[in-house]
Amino acid sequence: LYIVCYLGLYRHGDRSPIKTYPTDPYKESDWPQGFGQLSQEGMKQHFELGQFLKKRYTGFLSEDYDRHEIFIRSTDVDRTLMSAEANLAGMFPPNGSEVFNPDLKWQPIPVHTVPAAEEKLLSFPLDDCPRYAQLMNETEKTDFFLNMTVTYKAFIEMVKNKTGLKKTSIETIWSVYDTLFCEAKHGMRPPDWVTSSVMETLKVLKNFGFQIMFGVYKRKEKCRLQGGLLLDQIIKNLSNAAALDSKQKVKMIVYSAHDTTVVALQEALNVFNGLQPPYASCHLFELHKEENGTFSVEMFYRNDTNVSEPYPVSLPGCSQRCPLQDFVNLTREVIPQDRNKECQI
Ligand SMILES: CCCNC(=O)[C@H](O)[C@@H](O)C(=O)O
Repeated sequence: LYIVCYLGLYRHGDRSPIKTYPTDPYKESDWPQGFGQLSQEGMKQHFELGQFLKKRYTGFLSEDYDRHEIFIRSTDVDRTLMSAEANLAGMFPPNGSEVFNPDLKWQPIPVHTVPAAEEKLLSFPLDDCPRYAQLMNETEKTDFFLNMTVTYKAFIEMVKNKTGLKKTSIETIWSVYDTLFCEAKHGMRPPDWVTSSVMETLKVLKNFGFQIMFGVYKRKEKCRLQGGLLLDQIIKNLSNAAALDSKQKVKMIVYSAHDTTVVALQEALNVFNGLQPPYASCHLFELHKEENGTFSVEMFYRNDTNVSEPYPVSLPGCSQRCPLQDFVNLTREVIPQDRNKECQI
């Protein structure tokens, strides 16, 4: 009974806003590194997550960094590349013969990536799929969506006037909430119109944006065209590790990405809780070998560092410790067989 391999997908750490809104009193120059950059808070969050992962897998992962044991891939975005680097600094401080500079408790560890234009594994939603675009148009005609826009029509109009945004949609509301959230987190006083109830309502609309992205309407088909690609690769990694068993070298695969990546994957697994994944939140897969020689998959979601253990997550229709074959069978419906064909309209 031991863990054959684990796979973790995490969101980057705390960052500066991606952009501001026209009337925002704060500008890009108010941020030390400009827009979209990992903050020192974000670096600390990932350093801590790295320490957590190292401790969790002590006894399965070697104490010292071993390039055969762990593989890290990040999207080609500063904040995710830097998050992975801070994470690895927490996981593998050099000891003994690994120290290359006695004044530095750090060693370089490769973070792999692909150019953003070629990224098909870790960036969602992918914008290369006409059928997905059609599904999103159809989503905007559902009662669920129409009710939300009617319920919040006056609120969205107010936000439009206060922010000076030309057009406001659920999408643009997302970025207003995000900007205000980042500014508040970094001690920047919000304009008077931004009361705590306005922030709460913006948060509801932001989470609504995540819910409809890969769910609410035709979830399975949306997931086949989006997060199913990542889930397919993860299942291939786990099945491959099971086939190799003790000859398996790679013990840990880490993906450093975004909130939408975590949501795309969790919707494909049908375990999304409807809330934006927090900074440095992490979805874990653990492949176990049972006494009887069979393999099973456990999942966990670490979205709250005030709780010492990550939450166990169960694939609907399976036990928390899910036999690998059942895991494969239950997720088959969201794995695309021929995505190019399925994207055509
Ligand atoms: C267009 C802006 C897209 N947003 C991002 O890339 C962010 O990293 C977002 O995904 C996040 O996790 O904060």
